[in-house]
Amino acid sequence: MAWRYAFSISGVLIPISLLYTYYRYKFGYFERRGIPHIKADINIFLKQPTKDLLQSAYNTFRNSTPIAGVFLSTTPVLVILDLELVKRVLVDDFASFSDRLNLENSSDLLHATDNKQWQAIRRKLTPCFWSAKMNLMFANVCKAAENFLDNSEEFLKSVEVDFKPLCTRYAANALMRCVFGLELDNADESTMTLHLRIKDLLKRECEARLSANDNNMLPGVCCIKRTHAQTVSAESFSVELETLLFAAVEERSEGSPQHSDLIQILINLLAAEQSDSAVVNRRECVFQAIHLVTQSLSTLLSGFAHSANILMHCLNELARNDEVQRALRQNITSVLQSYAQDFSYEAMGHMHYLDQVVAEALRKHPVAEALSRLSLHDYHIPGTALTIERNTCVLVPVQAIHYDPNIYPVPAQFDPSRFDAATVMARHTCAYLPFDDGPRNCMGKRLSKMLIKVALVKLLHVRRLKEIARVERESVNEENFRMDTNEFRIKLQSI
Ligand code: HEM
Repeated sequence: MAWRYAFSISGVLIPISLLYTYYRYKFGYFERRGIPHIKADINIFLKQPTKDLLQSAYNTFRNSTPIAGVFLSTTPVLVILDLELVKRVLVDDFASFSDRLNLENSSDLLHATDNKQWQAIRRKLTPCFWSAKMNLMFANVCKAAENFLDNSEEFLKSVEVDFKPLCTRYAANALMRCVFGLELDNADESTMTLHLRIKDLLKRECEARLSANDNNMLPGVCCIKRTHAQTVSAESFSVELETLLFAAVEERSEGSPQHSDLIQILINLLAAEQSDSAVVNRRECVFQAIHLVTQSLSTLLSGFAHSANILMHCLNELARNDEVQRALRQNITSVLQSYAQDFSYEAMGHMHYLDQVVAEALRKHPVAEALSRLSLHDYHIPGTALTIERNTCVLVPVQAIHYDPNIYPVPAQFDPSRFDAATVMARHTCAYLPFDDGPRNCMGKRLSKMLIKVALVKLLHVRRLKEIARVERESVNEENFRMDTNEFRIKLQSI
């Protein structure tokens, strides 16, 4: 009998002690390497939010060391605290950190870990987002913004407006127009033509993604916010869409007027690439362009969702800060006057205060709490005895940097003057990272800023935004800097 007890006790004790030794060794990772770190505790198993961990590492070690260790679940991760080192990782020594941490099995080529795949697709897509191409897409965005304004009209008599569905719809419209050249708002629903089938397919996917909960955001993959169900459907969705789009673009005969959507820009760029070598095969260009776009669809969809989100934050901040709103309207009106009321891409470029307002909204509400990179080999940190080992995940704590009172005094305050030219010049370039930085920065940066700015100009030119009740705003902000949806309830008035 006694041996039975002894056997069952040791049957429990041995696995426990093995597990204990394993975790002791695992959690001793930073200790063994002499790296300051937040000790692993019970919170690891309770899934402490990443942003709290990063904030805690930032607050504790910011002034004493360039890197600090934290455990995300049981994985040791390095948080970069020194802005010079941030610059090295994202920009100067990019070759040593060119991959992102692949936290899901992404079917989106732009987020695939294979560097060669990423380079190929990035090289082809980047020119589509250059300034000259934005100029082409400007008219598309303006049309979507006019619908946005029309849709908001009915709210003039309302006591308050919930801007979330309005902004979401605007972003979806702009996406349809800018990327696929399709009209979402004015198409005739009664006939199920090819275009309408595409529209229907995209609309469902768009709405699902745009309304997806922000909280499932993973560090460093901010442009892929989606639920599990959406991930499962992604593959078949892309195949179906690719077939439909191919037929739709083939319908555009060669002699027909040039479209100014992303697919058309890509087709033209691919054709120009081919024209040197051989006879241009248009069908091949069309096929390649559509394939590239559908393979990056996840990024495109969530990129537009981010734009809607930042637009909502801008409207909310403007409603709360009457002075800023007045200054912005003044800026818009005076520039439009100097352009004889002709709102063009060029005119928008002269609205400097508008630029500052959007920049400050992106600082206060960064879509990525952190940016992630993977070290491709052992990396010695210059001027220190520290080394980042090969295959270690490093995180740049964007939110903690954007809320550092030494960089941005009174960080919770919405103050666009932080982005006037002289103040920006005086700041470290990596103190502001809403769109990442270096060769892997956000490709849609110009497009998303254009989207947000156009909607603001159209709306503020004719409407005044008034704040409705403050729903537990301060406490929400102090704790996690994210806003409750109630905060997007604003009253709209005629000027
Ligand atoms: C306000 C809106 C947006 C914000 C704040 C934003 C921010 C970002 C950030 C922080 C990253 C880096 C992600 C990471 O580190 O994992 C990123 C990547 C990317 N974004 Fe955006 N984005 C926005 C809108 C868009 C739009 C509209 C598009 C496309 C039209 C877009 C296309 C991309 C692409 C293609 C990448 C991947 C770049 C690469 O890995 O080479 N983004 N974005």
